[in-house]
Amino acid sequence: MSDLPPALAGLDGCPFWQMDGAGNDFVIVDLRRGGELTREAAQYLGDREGPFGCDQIIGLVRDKTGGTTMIIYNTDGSFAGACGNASRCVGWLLMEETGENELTFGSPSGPLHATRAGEAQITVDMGEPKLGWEDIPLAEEMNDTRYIDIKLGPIDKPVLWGPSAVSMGNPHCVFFVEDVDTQALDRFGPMIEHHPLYPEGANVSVAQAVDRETLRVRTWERGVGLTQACGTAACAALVSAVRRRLTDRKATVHMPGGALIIEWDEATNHVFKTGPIRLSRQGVFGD
Ligand SMILES: N[C@H](CCC[C@H](N)C(=O)O)C(=O)O
Repeated sequence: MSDLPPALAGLDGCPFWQMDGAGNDFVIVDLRRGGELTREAAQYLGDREGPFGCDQIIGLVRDKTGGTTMIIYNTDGSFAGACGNASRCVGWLLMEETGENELTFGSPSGPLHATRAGEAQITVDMGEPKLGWEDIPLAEEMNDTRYIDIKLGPIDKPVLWGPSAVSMGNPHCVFFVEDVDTQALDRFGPMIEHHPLYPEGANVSVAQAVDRETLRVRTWERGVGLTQACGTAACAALVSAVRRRLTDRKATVHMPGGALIIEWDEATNHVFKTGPIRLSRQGVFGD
């Protein structure tokens, strides 16, 4: 009989991996042969005071076509529609399993195509950004989501007043500033995360356009808080920077935990994200 804590009872016998992408870390649980990842289990696995600890908890489940799809919990137990860094880790796991060098799997916001991009580097096609106020979503009609009307005192010296709103399958609010290191993101992040203009909440980033091919980004993640990196935020920042004519369509996005290469392809309107993956632990619950 396994000595799993009650919160993990539904995961007895399930394989798991602990991974990160540029420091944004995950517990990934294989539910394709059974098991149940409850909200309580997700919060237990996310607890950094416990034996695991991570930013998101990912479940791998069989979809009705027999393929694999990912479900995404934040550590507060909320579900998310997309997780860029975890999608690279899932892509890598599935390629290691199948021996393929590229493949497609499911996610809450649609199919994702992953490709090996070098030693411990994976590229994921994150699909099209959503720029309409209803798709982000915002609570009121806004014709130009490049500059939305959120006034906030603590943001000092914004490059161009008013943040940008984008969805990469999850809602983002991106403030452009002169220096990302001087922003009290831990203070105003939660204010914007729960701002009435974002009825489903927001991932909040500060972004600094260093040059036409370089961004620096820090993120307060919805349902988590400050993280070392946020893949969808890197995509949202690049898309917003292009819309505001601050960078070219391909740039390196430097985040505290590492760098991602983001390209918003003009021909397909898809956003491609390339970055690192790392496996730090694997096992089977209950072993
Ligand atoms: N906190 C996000 C989900 C995880 C996003 C992030 N870890 C990434 O790599 O994109 C949300 O609630 O939309």
